[in-house]
Parts: sequence; structure tokens; C-alpha cells
Amino acid sequence: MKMMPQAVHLTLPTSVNSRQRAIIHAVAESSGLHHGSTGDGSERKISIGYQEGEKVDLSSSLEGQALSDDDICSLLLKYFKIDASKEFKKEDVKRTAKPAKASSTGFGSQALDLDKFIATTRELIEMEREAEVQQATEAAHMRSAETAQARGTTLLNLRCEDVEGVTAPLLPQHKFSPHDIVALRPSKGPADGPALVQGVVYRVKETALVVAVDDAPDEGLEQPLRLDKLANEVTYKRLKETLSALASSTTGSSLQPGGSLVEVMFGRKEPRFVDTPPAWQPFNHSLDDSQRRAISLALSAKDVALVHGPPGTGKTTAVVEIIWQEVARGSRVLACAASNIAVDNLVERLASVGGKAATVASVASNIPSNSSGAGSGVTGGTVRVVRLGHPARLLPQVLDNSLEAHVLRSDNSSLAKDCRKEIKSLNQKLKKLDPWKKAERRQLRDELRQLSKEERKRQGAAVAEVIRGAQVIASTLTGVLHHTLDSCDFDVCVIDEAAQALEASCWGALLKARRAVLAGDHLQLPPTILSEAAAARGLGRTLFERLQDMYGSLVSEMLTVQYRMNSNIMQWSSDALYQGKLTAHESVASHDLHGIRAEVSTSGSAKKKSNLPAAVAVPSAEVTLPVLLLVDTAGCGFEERQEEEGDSKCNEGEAKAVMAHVESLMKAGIPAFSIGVITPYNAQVALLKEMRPEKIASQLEISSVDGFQGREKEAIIISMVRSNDKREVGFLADQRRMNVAITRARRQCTLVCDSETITSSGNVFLKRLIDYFEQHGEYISASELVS
Ligand SMILES: Nc1ncnc2c1ncn2[C@@H]1O[C@H](COP(=O)(O)OP(=O)(O)OP(=O)(O)O)[C@@H](O)[C@H]1O
Repeated sequence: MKMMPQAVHLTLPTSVNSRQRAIIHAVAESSGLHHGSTGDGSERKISIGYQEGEKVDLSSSLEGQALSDDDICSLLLKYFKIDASKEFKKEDVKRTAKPAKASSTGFGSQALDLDKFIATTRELIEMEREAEVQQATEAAHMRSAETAQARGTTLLNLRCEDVEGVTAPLLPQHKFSPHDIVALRPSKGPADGPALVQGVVYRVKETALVVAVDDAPDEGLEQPLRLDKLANEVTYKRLKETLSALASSTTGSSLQPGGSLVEVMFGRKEPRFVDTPPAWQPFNHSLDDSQRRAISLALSAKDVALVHGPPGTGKTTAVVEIIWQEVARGSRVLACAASNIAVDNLVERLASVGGKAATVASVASNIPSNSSGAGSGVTGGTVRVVRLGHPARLLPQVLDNSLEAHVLRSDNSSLAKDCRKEIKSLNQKLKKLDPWKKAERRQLRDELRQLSKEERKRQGAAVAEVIRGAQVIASTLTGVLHHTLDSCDFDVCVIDEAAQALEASCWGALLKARRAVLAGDHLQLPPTILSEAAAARGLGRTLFERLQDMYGSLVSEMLTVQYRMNSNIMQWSSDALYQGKLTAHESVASHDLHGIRAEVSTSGSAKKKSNLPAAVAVPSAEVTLPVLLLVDTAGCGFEERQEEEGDSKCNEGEAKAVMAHVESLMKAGIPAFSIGVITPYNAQVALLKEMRPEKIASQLEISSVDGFQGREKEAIIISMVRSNDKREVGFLADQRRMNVAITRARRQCTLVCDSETITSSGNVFLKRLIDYFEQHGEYISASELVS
């Protein structure tokens, strides 16, 4: 008997990932079923079935549960009698294939209407600005100074060390970060009193915050000071200006170089690729196959390519090679990232091609040259990289590449300097000149005016000359909007860490370029959004994620070899989020903490750095240092606690277990600087920092998940905090957050948690995580660590 499929219209939960949704769309299309997606970013849900069919909404009953490909196949089989297992097993869809089309609305159902995007984003940016202002105002006015400090938006009793820096012995937990606009006030004065000075945070260390100010006040800095975080208006203003430019990018007189990218990225045109991928010789000979595929894709794209880089897979390595190759074929490149540190990292690695200049030049002749390049190949022995941005915010190692440093070296700049010298001597002459000699004075003043005009002209010419001659301009996404780049255009814009940047902030850079390469991982943390309402309406949905959803493997190549983690640490992340596609490079696949112990026992300097007592620095051989360790607090009575003012949570018993494990690692010879403690809750970060022994305070890093994104440690300890009768796990359920936390570990990952609360919470994703640790790691009860 032939089974008839049930007439059902099925809605799946938001945990179905973008790849799975793309396959479901394709399966539905080929089976003649109706299909569509609603919601933005992490709220996106897919529906499939018969338009008039019985509504079966699994989005709440399965919410928070990660659905494997097999789970989805079973659902499709159950409701529609469709066997989609082949489609899910298939390698990525061929690049020549068209993106999946939705039946009624065409592939535009995945696309976004430009006008709607601009109008909604304006509204959401305004909501975000209000949320930031509200947070700053609450901290400054409605809470006691101590509470504001506990919230992390105020720092009290700081001592001004000099006019360039503000320091304290060890800063409490706070939320200050580079680019924040801050106010300095006397600690004892009223919270809303006048500020001594306003400035911008440009460096954040464990013990000091460095604030750049235009004019240091003559007095007032000698007393204890408080630092308040203010709303960052500049960013919002620039984002709105970018949206206006985007609105007019494809029409009329303001046609922008990136107009064609707008058409493709808003689904009006399909992405194009050259028929024959260009031949290229790598500058970096250790690139793996997946990196080579991603680079080939980027060099073949006429519009856009995505480099999807899961943790530790050498995304920046691939990006750097793409830029070298682009320069070699004569392209002018705009290289960006959201943060200063990521841009500096790129610049440092890009500039290192200097030693390979001969190779670069010879390869250049093999690659078809771009029409509008800044001269083909690499000349002058190095890639001419110009880093925009205030030198005070740059890492010392890239200062030589800053716009200012380039300008100082230019001919026009020395002419400008000559003008300055002359101005100085004329001014001295003027001072000495008899006040009655009016005609002579007038003549000198005229000369001075001419000279200042000439000096300004020379300075402007020097900047223009450096910008014109640059093969790569490197800048933060915000820095691109500076007038220095007005009317500049580029062959290609490369954005690293694109999955951490707001879409609106990417457009400032993209509008200046004809092609784009975006590198990132939408399965790690998205940009931070303060307004929950704006986040719920999709402000945090990045362009990277949107393009992954819209075009999938048509424009994207995933890097699959990772160079950080022991394969046991990697495998959980690979299976849970990357369809099991990751492999560990042989150099890391089986490394563990025993290797570190060996280094410590033979290296005097490591011993010194670790601050370990000599008696324990060389460990006994029989200590076991498992790659995965589950420290279970179930049954230990370690209940979570809500912080007194605020909504964060902490768990004192668990924190003790974490510190006991740190101690045992150190006793086994692992230096504190190789250990990192991560917890999703700010209150737990604060508690752990209080418990951290003074002698290792500057070495043992303790931070939220956000603070560790993009970083790594040999041993990571994750404190999950949640332990309650209601079996609530809160935002532990955020798959991307847990993915980042686990994948920071190179040789050991320890999970400290109440397995009872987590496994009975009904969250399948977290249950599988605990099961994985139980199956593949060692298990101890926290009671064995804490008496
Ligand atoms: N093909 C390769 N062969 C050997 N080592 C590599 C290769 N590619 C990357 N690595 C190494 O892997 C590490 C991570 O590389 P990279 O910084 O490029 O990664 P990333 O993906 O940008 O990292 P993250 O995800 O942490 O931002 C570096 O130490 C790098 O030298």
C-alpha cells in the first residue's frame, strides 16, 4: 500500500542552523512543498509543508535543542515521508549551482529588501543608543558609586600616574574597553558633577586603563579619581551616516564603487565567479587544502566570497594570503576588522611579507593584473601597508606602518617641516621687531600667512600621496569613515572577524570596493548588543551570517583543519556545530599537558614566569593530566546565588572547586599563565578574581566568554555556575557561547558544573556536552577537590 504523506505545515525551532535550513529549502523545493523562513539572526525559523496543512509547531517544544542532521531527517521522514539523508550527507552544493529558491517568493524570501533593512536598522541603532545611554545614566546617577563600580561602568579611587595614564594596583571587574568615551571626576564629588576631563580609553590592562585626552587639566588629577563610562555617540552618528550612503549607493549621482555589492548582498543579483579560477602560487607554503580552496574561491569571486573559519583553523592566515595574492595581481586592498587589535594583528602579519619580496614579485607576473591596481606586484621590497587610526591606539609593533609614520617619511612632509621652521624664525623676528615699524610688521605677517597656507598644503599633499601609493589600507570599520578616505576606492575590501561586526558598520567599508571577502565564524559569539529588544529584532544578525544563509556554499568555503586543540577537545565542537568536518592538525591532535610539564621542568624561564615555589615546579611523573575533565558539583550543595544588585549569578562552592583545580594544575607543574578560567556570568568572574591568590593575580586570567573570544590557553577551566532546583540553565544554552568557551583550550578542558541541573534541564545540546565529557574524559566529584 502506498503511504500518503500527512498534510502538515511544520515549523522547526531556531536551533536548526543555516546549513540545515539551506538543505531543507532545497529538499522542499525539489519535493514541491511550500517552504519559508521567518525571523532574523538567531531567531530565524524555517517552515516546510503544505500551505493549508495542519500546523505543527515544534519551535517551542524543541527550542534550545540542537537538532542533528539525523534528527531532521527523522522529522522529514515522519511528517512528509521524504528521505533526505542523501542531501544531508552530500558535500556542499556545487558552486555552480543556483541558490535554493523559495516557491512563491523566489530566492528573495532569503534576501532582504534594502529600504526595509535601512529603515529597521536605523530604528534598532537608535534603540541600542538609548540602551547605552540608559546604562551609563543608571550607573552614574541611580546607583551608589560602589554599585556602579560593581556593575563595571565606573571605577573608583584611581590614581593618576601621569598625564598619559590612570592606574590602580589591580582593577576590579569592569566593562571598559578601547574606544569608550569616559569622564574623569573626583571620587569624592557628586556623580553628576562636572568632569575634570573627558577622554577615550585606548588600552585596557589588568592593572591599568590608559585614557587619551586632548587637554589634560592643570589641576585636580592628584586626588583619588572616578572614571565613568559615557555613551559612545560618535559610533551611532557614523552608523547612521553609513546607512544614508547605503540608501543612495545604487542610484543617481552618488553611485558608489560598492553599488554592485549592494545588489548581490541584498539578493537582487546573483554572485558571479570567473569561469577559470586564476592560477596562484602561495607565499605561505604551509597552507592546508581547505585554506587553499578558500583562497582560490576569494580570488575567483567577482563579487563576494566568505571564508568560514571555525576555531583555530587559520582564518587570519588565509586572509593574509588572500591580501598578498591580491597585491601581487595589482589590486588595491582595503583591509578591515571591527577591533583595533584585529587590524593590528593583520597589519603585523601582512608586513612580514617583506622578506619574501622577491618571491612576491616573481609570482606577480603569473597572475592576471587588475585594471585599477596601485601598480602591479610588490615594489620597494615590502607590501605598502598603511594603517589608519590614532597612533596612541595602535600596537607599538605596527606604528611604523601608521599613516603618520608614512607621512613623516614623505618628501612633502619634509617640505612642510621646512615651512614650519621658517614660520618659527619669522615669528621670533616679529616678536623682536619695533611695534612702530608697521609696514615691516605687515609684510612679515603676510609672509607668515603664506607659509602656513603652504605648510597645510604640503601636509595635505603628503597624506594624499601616502594614501595613493598604498597597496593595502588597513583600518577599523569605524576608521574607514574618516574623511582621509573620502573619494578613495578599492578593488577589494577584506573584512576579518566579520561575524563580530554589525552589518551596518561593514557597509562603510564595502561601499568603497568592487569586490569583498568576509572572514569569520557565525557559530562563535556575535557582536555585543546592549538592547535586548534590538537584539530580538535582529540587530546582532551579521552580514556574514546573512550571506551564509542566503548563498551558503555558493560563496563560502569552510576551513577544516584546526591548529589549536587536542582532537578530543575539538571533536565535541566539530560534531555539535560543524557537521563533524573539523580535523586536528597532527602537530596538535594528541598534545596534552604532559608536554607543558616537560617544558616547565626543563626551562628555567618558564619556572620563573609561573612564580611557582621551586619545590613543586618539577612535578612527579605519575600525575595524570587528562585532556577532558568533568568536575561534578552535583550533590555537593553548591547552590547558585543571584548577585545582590543586578541580575548576574555566582556560585561560591563551585568557585572554590575551580581555584582548587587551578592549584592542583600548578602543583603538577603547569604555570598559571598557561591556565585560563572562563565563566559566562560576570558575578562569578568577580568572585573568582577575589579568590585568586595575589601572587598569581597577573598571570592567571579569569574572564567572561566574550573576553576570551579569539584567544587560547593551554588549559581552560569553565565554571558553569548554574545549580538550582528549577533546573534552569539560562544563557548557558547559547550554543555559540559554549562553543567559544570550550574551543579556547589547547591541551586540557575542564568543565566544572552541576551535572544534575544541566542534564535534567531538557536542553539536549548541553546534555550532549556533559555526556561527551563523561564518555571521553575523566570524571571527579568536586568534593574530591574541596573539603
Ligand atoms: N596551514 C597552517 N599550517 C600550520 N599552522 C597554521 C596553518 N594555518 C594556521 N596555522 C597556525 O594556527 C594558529 C591560528 O591561526 P590564525 O591566527 O590564522 O587563526 P584564526 O582562525 O584567525 O584564529 P581565531 O579563530 O582564534 O581568530 C596560528 O598559530 C597559525 O600559525
